[in-house]
Amino acid sequence: MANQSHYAKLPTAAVSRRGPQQCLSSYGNFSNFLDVFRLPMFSNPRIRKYCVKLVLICVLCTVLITSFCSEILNLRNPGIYLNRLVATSNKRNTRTYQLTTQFKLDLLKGDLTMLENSGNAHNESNKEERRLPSCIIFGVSKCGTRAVLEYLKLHPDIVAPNVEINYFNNKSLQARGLSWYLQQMPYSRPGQITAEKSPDYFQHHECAKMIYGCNRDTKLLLLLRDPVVRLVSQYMQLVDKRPTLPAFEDWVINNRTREINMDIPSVAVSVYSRHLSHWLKVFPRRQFHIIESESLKKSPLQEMTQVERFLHLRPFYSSEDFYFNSSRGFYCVRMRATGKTKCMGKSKGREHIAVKKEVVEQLYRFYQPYNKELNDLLNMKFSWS
Ligand SMILES: Nc1ncnc2c1ncn2[C@@H]1O[C@H](COP(=O)(O)OS(=O)(=O)O)[C@@H](OP(=O)(O)O)[C@H]1O
Repeated sequence: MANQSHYAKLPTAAVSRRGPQQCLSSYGNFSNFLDVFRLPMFSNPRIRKYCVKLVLICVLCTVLITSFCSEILNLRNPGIYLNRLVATSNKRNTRTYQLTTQFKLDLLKGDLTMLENSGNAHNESNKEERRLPSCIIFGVSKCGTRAVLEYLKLHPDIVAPNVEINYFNNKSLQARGLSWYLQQMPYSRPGQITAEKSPDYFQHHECAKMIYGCNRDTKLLLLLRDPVVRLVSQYMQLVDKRPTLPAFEDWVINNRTREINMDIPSVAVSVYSRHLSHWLKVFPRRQFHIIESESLKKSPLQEMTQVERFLHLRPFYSSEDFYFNSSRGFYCVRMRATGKTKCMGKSKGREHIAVKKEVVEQLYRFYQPYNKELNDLLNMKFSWS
């Protein structure tokens, strides 16, 4: 009876079609959501108004809470925060640049603590697993860095990824976190050293701090080549990819001043002392081993024996590991286990163009003071300095 009087006010069409009991069950199941508004309480305009307000407030609160939570999650994801921070600094405004460098260092520390807590950071565990590099070939491009990596990989106590990771000079890779970097490393046994080669780290000075932050004991291998020959080598690589590049002489000389154009990044890379001085502010000299490219080309065994000593590896290299490939003009390697031989790919050993004599002389004059600076920095003398 009570039910009947309750539903007596429902629209006659609804009652006549299904009857009160059917209506009740359909409200209960909300099979037709709009039927809810046929409840008697909604016939009161004030209640309807309050309900509409309530719904609007609920929607607003949901939107606010969702965006607040996603903001918190984003802030907790350092990668997203870092990208946002970097995106806000269109130009390399010094303050923002310093801020991001500092921020990246903080991120790195956080990541490292996480990896250390999970026992994955360095070479302490007894298991075969991925380990962060403790040796980095950080430069210089076109100086034989691939050759050294291939020679290093012959040693049973060295493992290394085959590709350049370029983690410390790439913001978007850093945003993936140190664990991403770790995933790029091959598995190693206890006692093996993980090495990495990314020669572009050299001219990206903040890499020094980042690598130090990651492992302050990192051993650094640096290859240096006659700066002018290195520049020509880099030009050959660039022109291979971009045949429209100007002729070498027009590329390196500023059209207006007729001076060597330092704004060309490849020209600046060969100013070794300027870059190395930054690295020497971060790492002590004893953690660097310098290899002269020309000497590596002539006597790989001698150079690799020195690398072996520098890395405190057990003596391994012998003359049977290297053989001179006269058609390539380089020493290639012979794998002991299989006897198979391996030479560098076609992108190494491109024929160099003949540069105009006066431009070559101008380039040597240009690099000369920097070469002197380099000798003083390292207390070394190079065949071309
Ligand atoms: N065995 C050996 N010893 C010394 N040097 C060698 C060796 N093999 C190759 N090369 C020279 O390395 C030059 C390429 O250097 P990189 O491997 O550092 O290039 S890259 O930056 O990775 O592209 C490359 O320079 P170019 O000849 O100008 O192409 C090679 O001359």
